[in-house]
Amino acid sequence: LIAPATYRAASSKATASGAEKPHVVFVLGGPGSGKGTQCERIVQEFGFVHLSAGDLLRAERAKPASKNGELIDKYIREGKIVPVQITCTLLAEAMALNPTKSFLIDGFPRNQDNVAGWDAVVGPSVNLDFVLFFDCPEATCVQRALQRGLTSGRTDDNKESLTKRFHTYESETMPIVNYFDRKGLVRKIDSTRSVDEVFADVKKVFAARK
Ligand SMILES: Nc1ncnc2c1ncn2[C@@H]1O[C@H](COP(=O)(O)OP(=O)(O)OP(=O)(O)O)[C@@H](O)[C@H]1O
Ligand SMILES: O=c1ccn([C@@H]2O[C@H](COP(=O)(O)O)[C@@H](O)[C@H]2O)c(=O)[nH]1
Ligand SMILES: [Mg+2]
Repeated sequence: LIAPATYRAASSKATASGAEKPHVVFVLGGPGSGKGTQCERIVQEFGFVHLSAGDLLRAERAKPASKNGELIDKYIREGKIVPVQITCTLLAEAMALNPTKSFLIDGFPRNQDNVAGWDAVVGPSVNLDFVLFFDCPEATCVQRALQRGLTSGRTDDNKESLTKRFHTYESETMPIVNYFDRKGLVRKIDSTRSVDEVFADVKKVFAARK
């Protein structure tokens, strides 16, 4: 895995010259729960770099020369979780562009394979502050994502893909949220409310950071 090694090298260089290890916040929640919307606000207020794993995969899929484009396309339509080597490489490449910054990693890690891959290659080079978890029931998530689908052009903002995505979220991602919760790392936020109300709670969580 070249990109994670590149990121580790860039990060080690930064820390060797006195910089602290980069801070990371994982942002999890169901499809359409409002992760991307809240991340944009956090960036404006707290200066993190926002990396959406889904956005990185969609950008990779759009490259005509990508050897993983077809696989990514199939997995996204099916609401399945792409193998961690691919996602972690894209994340590490993006992180290497800003080795001293703090990152909001949106929509990752989504399953046990993601956690293991991250822990093996990137985890030791960063400080994981906490996991921001947007709690939102399926009906609200689906309604929001279907509404977004009217203009997003996303191949997975349709009823069929959303049913699969929500199933994957409940069966594979919720166990990861629970795993981090047992470590005392989860900051849970009710994201059924308005964007402003949700962000008011998000701000309290970030303000409480040391
Ligand atoms: N609190 C909210 N109330 C109403 N609509 C919202 C709220 N937060 C986000 N939305 C809208 O819901 C849709 C999904 O939001 P967003 O893209 O932020 O979700 P997401 O969690 O990143 O979804 P995905 O996992 O599918 O990328 C968007 O159209 C967004 O404008
Ligand atoms: O770590 C990840 C993140 C995303 N995926 C795939 O992309 C889609 C869309 O993700 P969003 O976070 O909703 O943008 C998701 O359903 C997965 O198919 C992934 O495999 N791994
Ligand atoms: Mg999103």
